[in-house]
Amino acid sequence: MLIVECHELGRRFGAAVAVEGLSFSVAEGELFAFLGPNGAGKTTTLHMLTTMLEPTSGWARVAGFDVVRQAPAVRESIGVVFQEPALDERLNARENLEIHAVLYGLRGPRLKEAIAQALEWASLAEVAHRPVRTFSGGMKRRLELARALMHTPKILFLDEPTLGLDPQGRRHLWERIATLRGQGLTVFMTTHYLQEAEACDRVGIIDQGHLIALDTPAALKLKVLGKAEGSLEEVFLELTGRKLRDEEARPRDRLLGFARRGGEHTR
Ligand SMILES: Nc1ncnc2c1ncn2[C@@H]1O[C@H](COP(=O)(O)OP(=O)(O)OP(=O)(O)O)[C@@H](O)[C@H]1O
Repeated sequence: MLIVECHELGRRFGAAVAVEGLSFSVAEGELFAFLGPNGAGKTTTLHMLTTMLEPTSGWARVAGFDVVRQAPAVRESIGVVFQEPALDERLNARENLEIHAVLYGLRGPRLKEAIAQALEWASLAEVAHRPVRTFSGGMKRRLELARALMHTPKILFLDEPTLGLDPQGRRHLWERIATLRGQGLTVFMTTHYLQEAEACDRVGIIDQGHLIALDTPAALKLKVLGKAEGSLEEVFLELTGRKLRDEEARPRDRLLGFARRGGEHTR
């Protein structure tokens, strides 16, 4: 079954085209990655698929529901972690989870059990009472992920999930993703880490709002480089060019550039 279907999906901001003519699908159970340079349209696409932003052309269905006409049904079927933390910093970890679970209709013993499971999953049971503002970036990310899974979504959307995580945090996250996939969850992520994209079933490369390639990492290498060896980084640079997209890089872009060169940072 196809869990994501897009047809000629597009989004304009005034005269500017952020995404245009996107047509692709994702099968249930896939680990799917969207790769692209800064400003390529990855987040805009994710926002449309998660009902945060209405498309200005084309259509998309997620879990069988239209993202515009059946937005509430889409929201019930998905878990989402965006780039910017969306936790209430004044509340503790348990309270943040509780608000989400109640919004999704969990009550009584099921609510208690879901919170306990989420805290355990995120390795945060011991600090459940601490206000989230005292958490590190990695702890917040784990909490957000655990929260996104509380209502047992069919598909998890992750916007650069490992940005800002240290190697331990990344590893923890990938172990969790592997477990979830074993349970049949579909994962749709955007990433700048080409190494992470290598681990995905299929990779879509988006540039200047257009999907320019979509296949398994092995098939992309064969098609673009003419050989099965080589790295996705070579594929990526071959397809998207080597020029910097923003000559005047914004702080976040500089950070991404740093991370791409193998650097680590803390929030
Ligand atoms: N609200 C908005 N108003 C105007 N332009 C926007 C808006 N949101 C995004 N854009 C533009 O749309 C284009 C795509 O942006 P988007 O954030 O989707 O790219 P991205 O691939 O996620 O980039 P990054 O890797 O930097 O996160 C960019 O040119 C961006 O400036």
